[in-house]
Formats: sequence, C-alpha cells, structure tokens
Amino acid sequence: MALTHGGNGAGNLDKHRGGVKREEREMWNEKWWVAYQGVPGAYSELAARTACPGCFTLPCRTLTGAVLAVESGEADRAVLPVESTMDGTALRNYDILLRHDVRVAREITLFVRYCLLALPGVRKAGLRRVMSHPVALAHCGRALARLGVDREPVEDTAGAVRLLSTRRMFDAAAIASARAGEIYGLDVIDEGVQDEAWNTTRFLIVSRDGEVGAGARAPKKTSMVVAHAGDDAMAMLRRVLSAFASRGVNLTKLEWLKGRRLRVFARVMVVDFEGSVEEEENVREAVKEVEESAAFVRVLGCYASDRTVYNLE
Ligand SMILES: O=C(O)C(=O)Cc1ccccc1
Repeated sequence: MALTHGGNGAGNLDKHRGGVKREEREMWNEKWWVAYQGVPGAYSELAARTACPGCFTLPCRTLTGAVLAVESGEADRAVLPVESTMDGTALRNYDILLRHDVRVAREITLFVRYCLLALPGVRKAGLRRVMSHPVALAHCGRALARLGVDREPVEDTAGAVRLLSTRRMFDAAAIASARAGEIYGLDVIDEGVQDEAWNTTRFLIVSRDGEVGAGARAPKKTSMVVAHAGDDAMAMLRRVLSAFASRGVNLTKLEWLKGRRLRVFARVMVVDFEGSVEEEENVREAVKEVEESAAFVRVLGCYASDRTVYNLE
C-alpha cells in the first residue's frame, strides 16, 4: 500500500486491523506497521525489518509522508536515516522530526554495501547512466567516475531498481541493495562500490509515544534539539557542554544545524547524550540548565542505546 505525501489513509489500515484500538493491538501483540520512504528493498525498509522483525512495512513517497503516517495512527513506527559515516548528519531529516509530533523510540545502524545492479545480460561497458538515491550516488563517486556514466538521482535506491526493471532500460544500472535486485529481477554486476569500505548509516525509529516495552532495561540515550536566539555560538556551546560535563553526562553527538532553521532562531544544534531524562535525575538537571539559557529545547526521545552495526548482505 503506497501512501502519498500528506495522505491520511487511516481508514485503509483500519480495514486490516478490524478497527481494533491501539492498546488492544499491543495486548494481542499484533505486528507493527513501520512506515519508510521508498519502495520494498530500500535501505530504510531493510532497517525497519532488522529493527522490528516480522513487521509489516508501509512504503511512502516521502519521509514526511512516513512521519505523517505515524502521527495519524496509520503506522506504528517510521524509519528515518539521520547520519552516515561517509557524509555525516542528514540535517534536513531533523527538520522533519521537529515539525511533527513524534518521539524517537529506537536507533539502528546498518552496514551499507552498495551493489551495482542491471538487467540480465547488461555489461558495465554498455552503461550510459546510473540511477539511485542522491546520497548513494555521492557515496559511490569514484566507481561512477571510472564508469564514465551520467548520474540520475531518484527518490530511493530500490525505486531506481524498480524503474530500470519496469522500463527495461538496457543502458542503465542502479545502485542499491542486493535485496532490491532480487525483488525486481536485476543482476548484481558489481558490489561494494562505495568509495569507502566502511560505510554505515544510522536510522532513528519514531513512534507517537517513544519506546514501548522492548529494550526497557538497556542503557538509554536521549536526543535533543536546542535553539538559541543570539548569534554567540561559543557562549551557547559552552553552556551546553558545561551543563552536561558538570554532571558527568557523556555526549555522543553535538552538531549545529546549518541554515536558519526553526525560522526565528539564529543557532540550532542536535545533542545526543547517554542516559534518560525520564529516569535519571542528573540528566534531568542538565537538560533543565540548558533550558534556562536556551530559547527553545525539544527532547526528541529517550531510547535504548544500540551500538551494534547490523549486517545485511
Ligand atoms: O534510498 C534508500 O534506499 C533509503 O532508504 C535512503 C538511504 C540511501 C542511502 C543510504 C541509506 C539510506
């Protein structure tokens, strides 16, 4: 079932669920619906299946559509890629989290090994263009330069594979997962085509209420966005660092969101730290201290810390 951007198909899913309320579904341990941007075989879908084995996945045209599906109750979870080892944080995806009423429930990191996929019989020498998600094209710049092909960005990696397959494009290849090749009947003509051998992507899994049940006893971490009205970035940085350092709370990420985000605020940063505002007093105090000097603070969620790098292929 495809969900278009802004669509609210809650009625559709109610048909699958027999109109049963959320609490009752949880009691019966009914499988979750996890929304993601792309089509089956996209890395985000593989992340959803790895994080929530046996879940139903809900393909969406855009990331905003996936988050809206959670907000509207159509899906239980949505998956968002937020950073990769090769090019850092996908800052625009944090904007999406800020604009919607969802909480981070989990993190999952996947090892991403890109394949070059083409219709059976196609050889590298015959390729004129390669299609994929813009991030995947950027991660494979050297291989693409060697091939001397045009780069054609599309909405997701598996979408490129499906397009190639349905349009029978014999002069094109796609960069995507081997799983996408299996689903749409393309052959792997090369693999591990990313510029750096070590390439992982971290995804956040969001829900309406944050984490429910799973991993409740694992060490926690918290993601937070802080905005400051003035232009003094150093002063803001010092205050945030001191609030956490003075209470012995470890930061796992601190990054400025570039551009004028949240409209009115001059400076906005993402801060991830160990511990939970819900469960630990020193963490709560650190956040309170940041709140006292910041113009805006939003805790995106407290969730089980997961440092595992999951292997797909
Ligand atoms: O296009 C996909 O398959 C996605 O899920 C987005 C993406 C693209 C490249 C690396 C990780 C996630």
